[in-house]
Amino acid sequence: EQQEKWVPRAVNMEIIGTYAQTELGHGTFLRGLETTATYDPNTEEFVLNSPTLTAYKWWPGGLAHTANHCVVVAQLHSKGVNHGVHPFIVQIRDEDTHMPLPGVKVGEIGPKLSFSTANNGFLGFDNFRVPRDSMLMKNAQVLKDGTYVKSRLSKLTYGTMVFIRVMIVTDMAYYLSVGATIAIRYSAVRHQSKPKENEPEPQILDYVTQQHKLFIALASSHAFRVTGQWLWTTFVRVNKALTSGNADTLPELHAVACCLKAVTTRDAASMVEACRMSCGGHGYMTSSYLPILYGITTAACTYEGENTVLLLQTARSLVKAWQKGSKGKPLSPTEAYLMDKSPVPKWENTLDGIIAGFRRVSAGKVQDCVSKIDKLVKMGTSYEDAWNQTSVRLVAASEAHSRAVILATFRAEVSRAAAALSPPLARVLHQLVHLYTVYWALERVGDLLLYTSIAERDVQELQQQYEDLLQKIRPNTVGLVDAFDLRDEILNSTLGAYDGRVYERLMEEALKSPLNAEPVNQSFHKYLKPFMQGKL
Ligand SMILES: CCCCCCCCC/C=C/C(=O)SCCNC(=O)CCNC(=O)[C@H](O)C(C)(C)COP(=O)(O)OP(=O)(O)OC[C@H]1O[C@@H](n2cnc3c(N)ncnc32)[C@H](O)[C@@H]1OP(=O)(O)O
Ligand SMILES: Cc1cc2nc3c(=O)[nH]c(=O)nc-3n(C[C@H](O)[C@H](O)[C@H](O)COP(=O)(O)OP(=O)(O)OC[C@H]3O[C@@H](n4cnc5c(N)ncnc54)[C@H](O)[C@@H]3O)c2cc1C
Repeated sequence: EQQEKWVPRAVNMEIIGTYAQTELGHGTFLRGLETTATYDPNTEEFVLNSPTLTAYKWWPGGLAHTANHCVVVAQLHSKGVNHGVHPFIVQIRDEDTHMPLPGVKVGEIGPKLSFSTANNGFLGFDNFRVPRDSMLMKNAQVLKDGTYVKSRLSKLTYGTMVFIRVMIVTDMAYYLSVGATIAIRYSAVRHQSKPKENEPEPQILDYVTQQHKLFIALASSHAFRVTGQWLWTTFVRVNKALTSGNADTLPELHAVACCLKAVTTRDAASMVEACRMSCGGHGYMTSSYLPILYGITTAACTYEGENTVLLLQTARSLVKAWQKGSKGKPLSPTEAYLMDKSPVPKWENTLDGIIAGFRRVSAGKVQDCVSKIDKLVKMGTSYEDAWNQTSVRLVAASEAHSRAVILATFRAEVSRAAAALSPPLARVLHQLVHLYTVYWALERVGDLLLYTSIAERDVQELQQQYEDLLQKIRPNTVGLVDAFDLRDEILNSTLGAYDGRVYERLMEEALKSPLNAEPVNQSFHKYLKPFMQGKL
């Protein structure tokens, strides 16, 4: 009945909430969170407390001045036992006056790189009492007398984060579509330099280096949208199994959600920055929207699980899978390729050849990590230290695994959908799949040389394939970003507007600056003039 009590009020915006988990002292290590929720059986209440400064919640979006409730993640104490972190739904402000309730200290954390509208806040409790039913009891419960009833699966507490990580992959597809639309439209309007003296300045979109910077962002948007859809379908299937008490597929979902969230956010942030830089000075204008878009995508590398930590979570799963597979036990579908012990085949410069190559790289890296850890442990190093000393390689193995998943999913989904598409559209989408696959083969050619039978002439041929693809995609580039159908109000960009009037829009925005309200700014009289007269 907790859902009956809270969900309708949240849906009709009677309560405005946020997710208050991260503290000043801990964001990654959840078992180290310091906020306490101590059960008092005499009053059937939990007493929330922030025992230290580092226990203060810090970062939750909307917490500073917007939310009047929040889900607080705290260490649950009952009958003198700490049962670990659990979620509580807590009112923190009066619903009429919006004043913070007595015992609640809340406020704004200050300026950030971007996300300026997120109203991120801090929250401290001073022995703040909440009723027993504030504890969200879907998984674990505390009875009236304080008896703790444990969840059938402790990690279900972490379920919210899996859900958001799954959603973030699709978010990155959207942000890349925005960045690619702005930068490609601008590159079609911008003319610069004179490679041929007797011809007009060309569109910068005709420079192959510009195409190299931008087309991967366009292709990645489609790759992440398709992968995000696959991941969402997987999430729905796992969640359905969970509701019927079957948690067997949760570990695989957690592992694949971690590495896909990490790789797609890192790619999105670096590719949005490439979009910004490909627009020269105007890309550095806030009015282009690209700096803001960069701030949003780079934040995603940190929130909902810092990327390195998540890649190490996937690595933990890959190492366990390797150990399980080596004992002949079955592996999850996404990790089954790790046990492919067939001899390394002759390299093929095809999509299937490259995808198989990335699986070989991932399996090879996982095997190397397992060997290194085993060797260190045999020499007397603790497993934890051996893990840490191998962690750079573990992260690389996780990335290779993630890339193999994205490549295979992108190719399979486009091939499946192509049958229902017009031949010209199918051809263009296949070109994007081809570009994406060859781009990453060239980016990770070192790994392919280490773990597959790719030879120098194959690499030369891949480079030529890549350059041919840039040429083939060029005529459809503007049409491909127009197909994202992003309205000017959404793009919010002087460089990306549909009508291409970039210079007029840049000047219109500049003239809106309050500094242009008067020809001589007061700073001249207050500072410059006295300085020039030697009076400062
Ligand atoms: C729409 C878009 C909006 C986009 C708009 C969003 C705006 C920004 C909003 C941002 C909000 C936030 O950032 S909210 C705060 C986000 N914070 C985080 O994500 C915290 C990240 N930290 C963690 O998740 C944890 O501390 C973690 C790193 C996993 C370590 O936890 P533990 O130490 O307890 O666990 P470990 O010892 O590593 O592992 C123990 C076992 O638990 C499993 N395990 C760990 N986490 C699991 C999980 N989530 N689900 C299942 N299983 C899990 C592991 O696989 C292990 O399994 P075995 O191997 O079988 O033992
Ligand atoms: C824009 C934004 C919005 C946010 N919104 C929310 C929100 O709404 N609610 C909320 O609860 N939180 C929110 N957060 C907080 C976010 O979840 C945390 O910042 C994130 O989980 C990382 O934790 P941390 O900041 O403590 O970094 P740390 O974990 O301290 O990471 C710092 C460094 O330590 C490294 N590190 C940490 N642990 C390990 C390890 N085991 N192995 C190897 N390296 C390690 C990391 O890789 C990283 O390089 C938000 C953050 C941002 C930036």
